[in-house]
Amino acid sequence: MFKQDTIERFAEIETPFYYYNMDVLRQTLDACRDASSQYGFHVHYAMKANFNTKVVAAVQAYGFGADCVSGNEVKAAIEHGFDKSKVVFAGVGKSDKEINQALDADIFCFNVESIQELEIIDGLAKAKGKVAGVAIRINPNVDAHTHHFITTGLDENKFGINTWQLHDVVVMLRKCANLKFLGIHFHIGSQITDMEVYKNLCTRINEMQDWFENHGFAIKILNTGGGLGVDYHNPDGNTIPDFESYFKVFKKFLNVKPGQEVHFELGRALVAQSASLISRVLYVKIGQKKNFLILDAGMTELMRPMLYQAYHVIENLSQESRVKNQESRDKNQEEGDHSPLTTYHSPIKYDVVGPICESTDCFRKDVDLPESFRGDLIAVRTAGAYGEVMASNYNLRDAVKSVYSA
Ligand SMILES: Cc1ncc(COP(=O)(O)O)c(C=O)c1O
Ligand SMILES: N[C@@H](CCCC[NH3+])C(=O)O
Repeated sequence: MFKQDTIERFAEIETPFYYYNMDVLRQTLDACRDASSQYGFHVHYAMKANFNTKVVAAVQAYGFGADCVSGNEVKAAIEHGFDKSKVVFAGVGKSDKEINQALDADIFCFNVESIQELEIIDGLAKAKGKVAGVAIRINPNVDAHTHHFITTGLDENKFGINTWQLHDVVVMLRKCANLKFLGIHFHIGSQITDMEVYKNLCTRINEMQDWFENHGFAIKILNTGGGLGVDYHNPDGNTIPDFESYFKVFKKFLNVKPGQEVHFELGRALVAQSASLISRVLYVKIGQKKNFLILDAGMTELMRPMLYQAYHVIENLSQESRVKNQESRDKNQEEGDHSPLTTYHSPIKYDVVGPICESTDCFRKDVDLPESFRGDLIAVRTAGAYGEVMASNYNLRDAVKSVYSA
């Protein structure tokens, strides 16, 4: 929901752009901090969800750690003021350069995704005379019940180490003098809304930690990863994710032993609802089979719908202004202004598409919208996570801009 003065402000700005509602961002961060801190849980922000400087600065101010997936994310996290003792580094393909960068930065923990990677980190740490903290990312074969493109914790996924390889892991860990084993790490997928999934994950984590302890390895860190979903269908009615219920599942079902820390790596849940992609209608094509709204934003600005068939609410903001104007004209008419009233038809179905030279460049098909016109402002909601960060300059497009509320 946009206030009228915000829409008026948009009218002055060149589109397309991401609009960040910093109040929504702060309310979300407040809710996450309040819900996690009551159990002493440690939250890391998954930088990959959004590394817009102002967004990252707002998150950092809450004292969260950073979950990084590249050497550049590690560097950016530290430059943004994240405490290096709260920086973790996951990734199935960490290059030697990136590992060295993270070793130089003295980060807290590498979440290691293969046995070979353990050996490589050990060698690189030895060359620097350092000891690297490591957690083993285990692929627990837990179904996240999310879109198959964003599920990560099944046997067929490339992420993490499968449970049948854990014997070899402990053999390798015993050999690696420059690694310090800190604990176990999991991440089963993204946009998870079914809390039962996290209950199943807790069961697997409990089994895995017993397994390591039975093999003589003390576990300090239980890192459950991220994945908490948001309501893409109701951004105004359900803006803040249910952090209370989420953390409560782990409090209830995770077997946390004295001295252990529980870590989380949330991305989407912290930032998704804080932004919308704002664009303008360039052209309206009314056809016999289809009507098209052609926007000045496309898959180069927000590729989630094209990549995952992801649903985003789409709104015509100019219509809201037109309705307001009509209401005031109606009122004036009662007072004697007899200018003709504009009539607005019932919703029309449009395929809302972008300008990119790809047939898949479609935000959604058959969207019910009020009759729309060239120049109308269109908002694509819930675009704060995996939106701006996944933008590209395909077709040599301009870099997408960002605009912020106060
Ligand atoms: C290892 C790891 N941790 C955390 C996240 C953050 O996920 P989400 O944005 O769904 O919370 C991801 C991304 O899926 C990830 O790969
Ligand atoms: N980028 C994806 C999710 C992948 C998360 C990172 N492993 C999305 O937009 O939903």
